[in-house]
Amino acid sequence: MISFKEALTLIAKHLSPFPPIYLPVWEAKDFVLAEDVIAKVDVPNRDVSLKDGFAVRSEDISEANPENPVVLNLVGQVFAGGDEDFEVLPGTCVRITAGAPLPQGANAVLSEEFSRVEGDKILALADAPCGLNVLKRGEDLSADNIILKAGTLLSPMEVGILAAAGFDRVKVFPRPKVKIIATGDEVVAPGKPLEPGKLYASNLVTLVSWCKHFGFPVSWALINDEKSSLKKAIEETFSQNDVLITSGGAWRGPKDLVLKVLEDLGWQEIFNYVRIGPGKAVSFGKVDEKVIFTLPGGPPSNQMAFLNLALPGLFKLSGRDMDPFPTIKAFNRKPLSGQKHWTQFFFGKLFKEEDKVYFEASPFKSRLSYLGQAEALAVLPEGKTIIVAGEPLCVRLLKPFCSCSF
Ligand SMILES: Nc1nc2c(c(=O)[nH]1)N[C@H]1C(S)=C(S)[C@@H](COP(=O)(O)OP(=O)(O)OC[C@H]3O[C@@H](n4cnc5c(N)ncnc54)[C@H](O)[C@@H]3O)O[C@H]1N2
Ligand code: MOO
Repeated sequence: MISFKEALTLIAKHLSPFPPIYLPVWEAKDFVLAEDVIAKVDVPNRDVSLKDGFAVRSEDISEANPENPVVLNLVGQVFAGGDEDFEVLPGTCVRITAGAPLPQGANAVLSEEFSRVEGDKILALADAPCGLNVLKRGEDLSADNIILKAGTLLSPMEVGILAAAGFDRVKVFPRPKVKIIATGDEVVAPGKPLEPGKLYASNLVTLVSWCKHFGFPVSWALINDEKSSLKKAIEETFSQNDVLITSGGAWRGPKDLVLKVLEDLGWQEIFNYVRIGPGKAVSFGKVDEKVIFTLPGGPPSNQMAFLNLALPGLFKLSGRDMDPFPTIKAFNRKPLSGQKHWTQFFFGKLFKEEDKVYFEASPFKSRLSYLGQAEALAVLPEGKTIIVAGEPLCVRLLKPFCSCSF
């Protein structure tokens, strides 16, 4: 069995993003840019006003103040998006709105708060140094300059910037298409009757939901412990998807068929079982270019193997940083212990007390109810056997959590 670190290294080594695609900017949020982006246009593409007020020649009103206002002749008005063409000559001004192009001759904008209008004249009550309230052409984004680097994960703000810079589509890494197959004669799809000894496919619903949460196209199937059905389902998966994730049937029992079927299909096993708890019965491999993660069936193992190995793999395939969750500093509340040569993961809850955040691990005995309450994930790394109460931890947030104490 390999270590958690070795497993992550192998995932990083064997997976790389698929060839880039073009997406409309409208759809590109949460995708990763596949190339540096160079602005196509200047923003703004003329010198524009930042305020509603009057376009002036700065030198005309350099002495203006409320006691000694300077009178200017108002010769017209320009609006954002308009194409009026005025010239500001000495002693004149033009009414202007925010975003409107600065008329010829003007070099500053006097905010309307510092003026009084009297018929076709205005009284300037303050000076307006050259350049005041003016955004110069290309001062925000400049054509031919790199505005976003390859590898940027696009936020709503960044896709807006791409649109501003002249793009209606953008080159990004595609997200892999994922199929999740849950196995087990005892596992029943939600909505079906539940006979004694059976259970609903909670893992499957959770896995599909994580995939949706991170925007991966995902589909699923529930297959009984029968070799030919499983083989058929896996073959079908490869014809239409990039990644197969199986859930359950990953141990070595007579009904644990997943690895047997993959072996029949001639898979390239990259690792089989990892020194992590829970979740050790996790494997990773490929059939040609198709990527496969097999996850153990027990709910805590299933989640930990998915969140710590399969999900980072899906992120790597999408060109994203391999850690899907933000981290915060928290102090450990109850001692966490584990074995020296294993990496132990803990789901837990967070508490805010005064200016500190505390992490308290969930006991695993009652499994699903604790999974449902988990807010964060903590790690006891290999080589360390205990994290004492009060010790600081870096925990990964599974749900939004505000750590501010004010
Ligand atoms: N000799 C040993 N046997 C087992 C060990 C061990 O260390 N030594 N580990 C156990 C643990 S822990 C787990 S986890 C499993 C992993 O193997 P499998 O993947 O073959 O597990 P399954 O038998 O398929 O399922 C285990 C458990 O989870 C339930 N289950 C399965 N699928 C779902 C689903 N979609 N939704 C909800 N629950 C599911 C299943 O009914 C079982 O109760 O190996 C153990 N054996
Ligand atoms: O490792 Mo498992 O999920 O049955 O406890």
